[in-house]
Amino acid sequence: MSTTSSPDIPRVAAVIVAGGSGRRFGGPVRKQYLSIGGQPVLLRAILPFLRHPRIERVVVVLPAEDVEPPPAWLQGMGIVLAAGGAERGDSVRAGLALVADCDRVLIHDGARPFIDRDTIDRVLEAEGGAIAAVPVTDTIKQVDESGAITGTPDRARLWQAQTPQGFPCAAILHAYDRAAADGFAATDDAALFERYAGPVRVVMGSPRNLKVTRPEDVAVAEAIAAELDRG
Ligand SMILES: Nc1ccn([C@@H]2O[C@H](COP(=O)(O)OP(=O)(O)OP(=O)(O)O)[C@@H](O)[C@H]2O)c(=O)n1
Ligand SMILES: C[C@](O)(CO)[C@H](O)COP(=O)(O)O
Repeated sequence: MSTTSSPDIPRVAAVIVAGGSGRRFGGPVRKQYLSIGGQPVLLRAILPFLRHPRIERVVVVLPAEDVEPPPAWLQGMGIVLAAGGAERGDSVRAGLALVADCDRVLIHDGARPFIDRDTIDRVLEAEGGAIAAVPVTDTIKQVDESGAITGTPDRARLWQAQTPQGFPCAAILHAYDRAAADGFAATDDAALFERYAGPVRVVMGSPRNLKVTRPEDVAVAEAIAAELDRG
């Protein structure tokens, strides 16, 4: 992270959340540590931020039991470690506490190993709240508890949220504080920002920006890694 600090250049940080237990993934190895194409998922997710010239601090949030000592391959990389919490939002908040002095923060899932520089740039350069997302390609159905279809939203207006999700630091911290006070939680950071801080826009993400969630995702991840590592 070789960044030039200047009063008129926004200070940018990244918070990579990898504090989850991977219930849907299962198996003996936490999915964020799983080797894909010879590299841990989390290392692949971290490196593009660590190598970005505009990002001056990278905070990685791990399961509390993995912080001291962290996995050997995480040591000596110049990253700041934090202990995660019970839910994703708790882990995000733990990471945000370590970037309060920055101007903009990009929050990224450690389970998304194939984040590309162009997507990071789009989220970083946006004003205000901005998230990586892709237009949905399947028709989405709204269903009730019995599985009966209750609606078919207009697909033209539907995008699938990814990460990174970027925000002004002070505003996202405020949103998380307000959400904690209200007992409000959501599955992504943008939902809190929309509710407590202001509008969020989508910027184009990538179909390769897969979140490793279930065992079936491994074969897809291996294929993407093979394609990307071939260069
Ligand atoms: N308490 C948590 C829960 C999730 N995450 C992180 O948030 C990202 C997206 O979460 P998800 O894919 O749901 O991971 P898990 O919560 O580990 O998976 P599951 O829901 O299947 O348990 C992952 O990088 C995960 O490590 C986190 O830092 N802290
Ligand atoms: C933040 C996110 O990756 C956007 O799609 C997603 O909401 C995370 O969900 P998870 O259940 O915590 O994996």
